Amino acid sequence: MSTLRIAPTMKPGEPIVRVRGLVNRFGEQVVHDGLDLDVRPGEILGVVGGSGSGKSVLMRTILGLRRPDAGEIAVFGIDAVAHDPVRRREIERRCGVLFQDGALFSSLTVGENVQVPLKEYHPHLPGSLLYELSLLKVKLAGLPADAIDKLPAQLSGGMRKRAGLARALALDPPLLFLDEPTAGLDPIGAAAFDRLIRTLQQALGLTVFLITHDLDTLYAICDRIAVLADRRVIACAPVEEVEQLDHPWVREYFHGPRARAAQAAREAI
Ligand SMILES: Nc1ncnc2c1ncn2[C@@H]1O[C@H](COP(=O)(O)OP(=O)(O)OP(=O)(O)O)[C@@H](O)[C@H]1O
Repeated sequence: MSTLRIAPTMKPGEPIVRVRGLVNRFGEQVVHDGLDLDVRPGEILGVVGGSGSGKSVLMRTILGLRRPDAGEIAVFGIDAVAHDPVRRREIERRCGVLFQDGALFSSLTVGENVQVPLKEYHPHLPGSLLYELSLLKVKLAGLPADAIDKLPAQLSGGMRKRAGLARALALDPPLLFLDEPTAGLDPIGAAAFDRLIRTLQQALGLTVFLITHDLDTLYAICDRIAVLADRRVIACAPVEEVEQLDHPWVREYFHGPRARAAQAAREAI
C-alpha cells in the first residue's frame, strides 16, 4: 500500500475534511442545520441518505461551489468558507471530483477532457507531455489506450464514468469526491468500478468522499458510512454499527431485501 497522502497545511491527527455547525437553506427550506462531519485521511467514506437529504449540497459546499449560510469547513486544514481565492485554489488543486453525470465536455475527446485541468494548472506543459499524462490517467482509470481519442458519445455509460474518473485524477489529487459513481451501471460494471476505486485508493493513498445509494458499494469498499437524515449527520461509523441504528430511514434502508442481498454478497466474498 502506498503512503497516505496528506497536506503540509494539516496538523497531525486532523481530519482531511472537518465540517462543524453547517447550515444550508434554500428560501424556507432548511437542508442542513448544525451538520458536523469529519473525513479521516486515507478512508473511503460512504455518504448515504434519502433522496433530497442534502448529500450533493454537502459535497458542493465542501468543494466551495456553494457558500453555506453558517458553519465552518476546513479542507486540508485550510478554511474553505473564507473568501480567499488563493486558499480556494489550493483546495481545488488537491481535490478530484467525479460528478454524477460525468460532466465531460461532449465536443472534446477523452484525452482532451483529461487535459483540461492539466492545462489550467500547468499552462506551459508541451503538447506531447500533456498527451502522455492524459494517456496515463486514461489507463489508470481502466480504459483501453484507444479510448483517449474518442468522444464521450462514442463510449458506453461505464466507460464514460471511467473517463470522468481519469479527468478527476488528472492533477494527482489526494482527495477524491465521487457523486453516485455506480448509478446507471449494471451490477457487473458497478462491482468492477467499486474494485477500481478501492485499488486506486490503496495504490495512490487517496481519501475518498463517496455519495451513493448503492448498498453493494457500501458493504464492498467503504470504511465508514455517514448517514444524512433530519438535516444532520446522524451517524458516522463502520457499516456494521450504522445498520444497528434505531432510526426509521436506517431501518428501511439497511434491513430491506436489497440490503440483505448486499450483506449476503459480501459474506460470500
Ligand atoms: N440550487 C438549488 N436551489 C434550490 N434548492 C436546491 C438547490 N440545490 C439543492 N436544492 C434542494 O436541496 C435539497 C437537497 O438536495 P441534494 O441534491 O443535496 O439532495 P441529495 O441528498 O443529493 O438527493 P439525491 O439522492 O436525490 O441525489 C433538495 O430538496 C433540493 O431540491
